[in-house]
Parts: sequence; structure tokens; C-alpha cells
Amino acid sequence: MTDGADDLDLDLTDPVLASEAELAFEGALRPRSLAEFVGQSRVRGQLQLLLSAAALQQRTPDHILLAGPPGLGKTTLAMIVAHEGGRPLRMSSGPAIQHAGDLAAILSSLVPGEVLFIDEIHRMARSAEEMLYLAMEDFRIDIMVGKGAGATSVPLDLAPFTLVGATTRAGLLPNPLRDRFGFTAHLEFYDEAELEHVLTRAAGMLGLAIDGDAVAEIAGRCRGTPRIANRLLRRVRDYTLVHSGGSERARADLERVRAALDLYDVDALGLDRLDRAVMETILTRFGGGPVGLNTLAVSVGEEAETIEAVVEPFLVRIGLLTRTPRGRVATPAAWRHFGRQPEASEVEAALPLDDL
Ligand SMILES: Nc1ncnc2c1ncn2[C@@H]1O[C@H](COP(=O)(O)OP(=O)(O)OP(=O)(O)O)[C@@H](O)[C@H]1O
Repeated sequence: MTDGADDLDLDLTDPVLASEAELAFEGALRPRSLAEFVGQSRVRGQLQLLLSAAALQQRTPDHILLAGPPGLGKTTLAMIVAHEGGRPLRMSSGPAIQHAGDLAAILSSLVPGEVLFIDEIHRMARSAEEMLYLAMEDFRIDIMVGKGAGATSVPLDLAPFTLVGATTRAGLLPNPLRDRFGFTAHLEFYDEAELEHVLTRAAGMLGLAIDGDAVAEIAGRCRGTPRIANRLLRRVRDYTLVHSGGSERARADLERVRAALDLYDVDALGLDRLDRAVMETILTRFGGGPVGLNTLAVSVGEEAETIEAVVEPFLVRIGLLTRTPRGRVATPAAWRHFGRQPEASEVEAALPLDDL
């Protein structure tokens, strides 16, 4: 149990308190140290070295870029970087920094040694990005005063800080920005043993008794992602609570886990509704592909960025989808998983999207 577990001692029958409890649960679940952080052993080792070297030399750690799909622990790692070094943490995000002035206001108010976390850093305004280059390198920014011919730039010294940037799309970062990070961590999907560890820890904090095979079933269906693992566990907790008449001693067994996950539309491979809509669209509307990302996004009614950053990495990883220069293509494993034959696809191509 971590310190945050005490926050969970709330009355779950009160709807307001229950949602507070869910939030408290999210917060309490975040590991507070690298030792508590499950999996990503390579990244953990690299970060540990970087932080230890900075501590020995009594300087701020180098800037760190965390890259990888959503829910793998980027925010958690940023918090750990601050916590391990006993440094304050300022949190912001790319979409919130739409002008250089927004960034100047944040940078100029940092205290020495502060960790600045910018989530979705690839979505920051270009003018702010340019200001960040100088800030990262020299701990200095140039502020423009006045307008037109009379405008002058006034240098402003900043307190030394560590920037931790997070991105689901490292490829979108301009090279000058990427090069100014002292270390880039690429977070990978978690394997099932690691997810079982995450789930067992979370179940303990939630006070949920759960069988080993039931934990393994959730681990196999959470797309290699701790955030999804924790979310599914909460639904299993709800299901167990309701189907045992609210008994405190209820146990989540394999049967209950399967029933809960089926109810919430999570299939045996962990595909959810959006994953399935994407795959079925490729299989039925486009005969298995190739199909371009934008065409696919319009057909599914979802943002191209969401498909590229959230849906595709997992589908590629489990071998249902490949990316080719001509577009996305379903693999033979995808045809098998969806119980379809390539020849049948043209017949079904006339189906409207709602029928998928
Ligand atoms: N290695 C881990 N061990 C235990 N729990 C983890 C781990 N990584 C993530 N989690 C849990 O998963 C949840 C999501 O993690 P986090 O918010 O850090 O992901 P993220 O990569 O920042 O996601 P996003 O890109 O969507 O912001 C958190 O509740 C956290 O407790």
C-alpha cells in the first residue's frame, strides 16, 4: 500500500463521494518512486542513472522526453522524476500553450530546480517551441517589448529547470526541439506478467479479493496498458459488488471477470469498440486494405490522430494490422479473428457503417 491508499476510505454508496473515490483511486495508484514503478526496466535503469548523476553533482537533471502511446505511465514518470529528486513539479500541456507569452509566463515563474512537465508537447504553438529552444539550452528567454519598428527584445534569465516532455507522436517534434532533450525514453506496451503485477497491486489498494486466473484474464485483455488495466479492474469491482448483493467479502473469480468484460465490450484480445470498428471497416469496406489513414478516419468517424496514436500501435503490435507505403492492411490473423474470408469482403462492402 502507498500513502495514498488512505484516500480510498470513502463511502462508495454516495454518488458524489463515489466519483471522488474514483479520482482518489487514480491518484493513489500512481507509483511514487522508480522502485515502485512496474515494468519498463530499461527506461527505469536509464532514468535512475540520469537522476543519480545529477544528484551527485548537485545540478538539475537533463531534460527528458517520454514517448509512447497513452496510458503507459508518462505522467507518472514525470511525477517520479520530481518526487525522487525532492523537486517541485509544474504541470502544463501543449494545447494550453498557444502563444509564446503563455510559455514565457510559466518559464519566468519557475523556482530553481523545478520540474516542468509538458504533456502532448507536440501540440504546442510553433512560436512557443522556438522560445523553448533557448530556454532549454541557456535557461534564458528573449521577451519582445513593443511593436513594429520600435520593438526590442529583452533577455530574461530563468531559474535552472528540468523539462519533462511527453508525446504520443515523437515523430511530429521538430528536430531542434528533439535534440535538446538529454534523454528520450521510449515506453513500450507492458507484458502480461507486468500487468498482473499492476492489477494485483491495484486490487490490494481497492480492497478487492480476486483470484489469480481472474487477474490473468484482465491482464490479457487490457491492450498492454496499465491505465486500461486499472479501468477494467474498477468495472470488475463494480460487477462483483453488484452481483454479490454488496457483500464486502465478495470475491472476483474468473466467471465474474469474463462476464464483466463481456458486458463492457472488451473482447478476448482486448479490442474495444473503436478497435473493432477500425478493423471491421478495413476488412469489409476496403477488402482488407490498403487504405489511407484519412480515408479510414472519415469512414470510422474518428480523428486521424486518435487512430494513429491510440488505436493503431496496439493493432500493429498484436499483428492484426500492418502499415505499408500504400496504406493500412489487415493481416491474415485479422481475417481469422473477425471470422471473415477475404473473398466475402466485397459482398459486405455495401454495408452502411452503422451495421458494422
Ligand atoms: N508502471 C506502472 N506501474 C503501475 N501503474 C502504472 C504504471 N504506469 C502507469 N500506471 C497507472 O496507469 C495510469 C495511467 O498512467 P499515466 O497517466 O502516467 O499515463 P500516460 O502515459 O501519462 O497517459 P497519457 O499519455 O494518456 O497522459 C495511472 O493511474 C498509473 O497509476
